[in-house]
Amino acid sequence: MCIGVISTYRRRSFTTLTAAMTSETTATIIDGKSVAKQIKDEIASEISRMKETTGIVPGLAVILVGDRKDSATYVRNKKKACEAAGIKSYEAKLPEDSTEEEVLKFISEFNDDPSVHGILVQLPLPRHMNEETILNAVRIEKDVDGFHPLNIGRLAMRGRQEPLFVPCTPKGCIELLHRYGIDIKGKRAVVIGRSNIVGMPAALLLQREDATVSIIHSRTKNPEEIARQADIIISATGQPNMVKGSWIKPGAVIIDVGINPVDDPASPRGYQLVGDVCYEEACKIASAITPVPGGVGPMTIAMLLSNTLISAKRVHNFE
Ligand SMILES: Nc1nc(=O)c2c([nH]1)NC[C@@H]1CN(c3ccc(C(=O)N[C@@H](CCC(=O)O)C(=O)O)cc3)C=[N+]21
Repeated sequence: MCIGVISTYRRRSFTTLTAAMTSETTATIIDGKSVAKQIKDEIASEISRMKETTGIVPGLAVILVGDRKDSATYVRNKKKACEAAGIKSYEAKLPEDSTEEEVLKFISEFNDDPSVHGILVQLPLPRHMNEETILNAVRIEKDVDGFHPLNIGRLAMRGRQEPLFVPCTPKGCIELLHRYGIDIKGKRAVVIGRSNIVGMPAALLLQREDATVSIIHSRTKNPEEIARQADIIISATGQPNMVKGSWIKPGAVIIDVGINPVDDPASPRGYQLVGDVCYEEACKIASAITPVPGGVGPMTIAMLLSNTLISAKRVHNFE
């Protein structure tokens, strides 16, 4: 049974679950980890080809402010992935009580450094800093996170200049759908969550892929009813097990972006990672679903490497 199940949903989802169980459907597990590995291998071989013919080494700079444990873990994982792919990583670590000016100084140095092709400012920043000011300072040609307002604005407009980079997590979601041969065109897609870094850009990307898109957020009335119309759900709320089986149309495809730690004294780390979607219920109703961990998370890192390679190729006109 899912953690945090609200009692009014419990009865209904149980009915759905029982019905689905008797028909013995089991969703395809969308293996983000192995797709990410495949993509990382493709990137590594392209980078080695680029190195051989041009001597150019792609570079990614990461700026980490403060000492959040989760941020330190992500940054370490990114660094490892870069090394494995042949990307040189640069790192600036600043204390929690740094000033905005100090962060901006590092950004400016990386902006001017020709061996750095991508700059990532690890989020969230400490509360006393203005995220907008800092993200706006990254040169758009090095904005491998795709968080600069100009890149996001270009994503929202069609028939104009294309964004230089697409945000990694939403890009990874679409890539998973493509690699599993899941049609998006003309489909009804529902995005749960409207964050600047995942929900909004995911909705824009789905729309660019010719889906009909709705966004559910914290003020949506009857979210369940809207979610149930979806052929494709992308959930990015950060609420563990919020999406119950009763929210899912039989046969829908579920991309679960949530990576939520839930206390679990029995596991070695003291917590367990769960998605936004109640997995045990969903996998009996959906036709395909991403697990957590091992779904969207590894794809985010693969897309970061991909964006860094795109940037290096663009600077040096390498095809
Ligand atoms: N500027 C910026 N860009 C980001 O892309 C960014 C960020 N800030 N801040 C934090 C979030 C979070 N994030 C993750 C990436 C990979 C996994 C990942 O690979 N997770 C593994 C699980 C790892 C584990 O077991 O702990 C998985 O889902 O399988 C998770 C989280 C990137 N973020």
